[in-house]
Amino acid sequence: MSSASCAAVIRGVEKHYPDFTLGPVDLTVPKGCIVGLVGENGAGKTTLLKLLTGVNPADAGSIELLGSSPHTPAGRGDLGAVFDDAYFYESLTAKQIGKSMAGIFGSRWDSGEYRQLLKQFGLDEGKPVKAYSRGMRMKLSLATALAHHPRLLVLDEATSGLDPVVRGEMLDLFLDFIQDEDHSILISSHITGDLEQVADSIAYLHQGKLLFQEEKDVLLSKYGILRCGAGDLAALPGECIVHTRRTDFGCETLVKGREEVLRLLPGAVCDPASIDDIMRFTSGRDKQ
Ligand SMILES: Nc1ncnc2c1ncn2[C@@H]1O[C@H](COP(=O)(O)OP(=O)(O)OP(=O)(O)O)[C@@H](O)[C@H]1O
Repeated sequence: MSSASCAAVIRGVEKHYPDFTLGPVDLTVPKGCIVGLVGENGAGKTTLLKLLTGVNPADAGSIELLGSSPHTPAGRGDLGAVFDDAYFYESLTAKQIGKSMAGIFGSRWDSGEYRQLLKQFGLDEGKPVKAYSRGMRMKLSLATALAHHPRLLVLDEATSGLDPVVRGEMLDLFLDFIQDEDHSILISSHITGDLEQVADSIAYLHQGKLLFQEEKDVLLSKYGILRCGAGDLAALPGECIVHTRRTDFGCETLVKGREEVLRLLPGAVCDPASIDDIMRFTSGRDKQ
C-alpha cells in the first residue's frame, strides 16, 4: 500500500524502557479506515500511540503522520488524540477549555462544532471538570479532539468507562467520521466487541511485538475454534493449528483456515473465532 493512501505509516519503530521493549513495529492506518489496536495489559498500545502522536520520541524506526513527521506542526494539526491518562485542569469549565483550545488551534478551532458536540454528549459547558464523571471526561476529551476537524483520530481506550448506550453513540460517531475518505481512526480498546462492530482491520500487539495486522473480515472468517478429540487433530496440517488447549471433554483448538479444517474434518464443530478467542489462544494464556 502506498504511503499516499495512508494516514499513518509506522516502520520498524522501537521504544526501549528499562523493563519493556516495544517493537520493531510496522503498522499502517489506511485513509478512510478504522484500525483497531488490541493487546493485553502492558502490551505496549499506549506506548505505540504516544510515539505515533509525537508525545514521546521513538528510539528507532520511522513514523509518517499524514505525510509529515509527528514532530512537525503540519503532522500534528490534522491529528485529534484522546489518551486515557490525559487530563484537564480540574477547576476549568468545558467552556473555558474550549477558549484555551481556540488559542492553541487558532482558525482551525470550530467553536460552533465544539458547542454542538458538548450538547450532543450531554455535557454542561458551565460545569468544572472536577464535577465530571470519568465517562463525562472522556466525552469532553473527544469533543476537544474533534472540534478542530482532524483528519486522523488516535484514540487510546476512548470508549472505556462509557455506558453501552453512550459507547454505541460514540461508535456511530466514529463511523460518521470516516465517511469522509480522507479521515481515519486508530483506536486501542479492550472492548473487542466494539472493534468487531466498527474496525476495518485489527492490529494485535503482544508483549511489545505486533503479531498481526489484518482485515477484520478476513481475520474473523479465517480463524475458528475447533472442538474435537486429540485423534482428529492429527488429520490437520500443522500450519492450521495455532494453539490447542486440552479440556476434560477433548481438545479446543484455535485453527487457521476454518474452511480447510471443515473440509478435512467434515462434521466437526468449528465455530468462527472472536477477536478475544484469537488473543486468548495466540498469547498462549490458555496453555495448560
Ligand atoms: N515512561 C515509561 N517508563 C518506563 N516504562 C514505561 C513507561 N511507559 C510505559 N512503560 C512500560 O511499557 C509497558 C507497556 O505499557 P503501555 O502503557 O504501553 O501498555 P498498554 O498496552 O497500553 O497497557 P494497558 O492495556 O494496561 O493500558 C509497561 O510495562 C509499562 O510499564
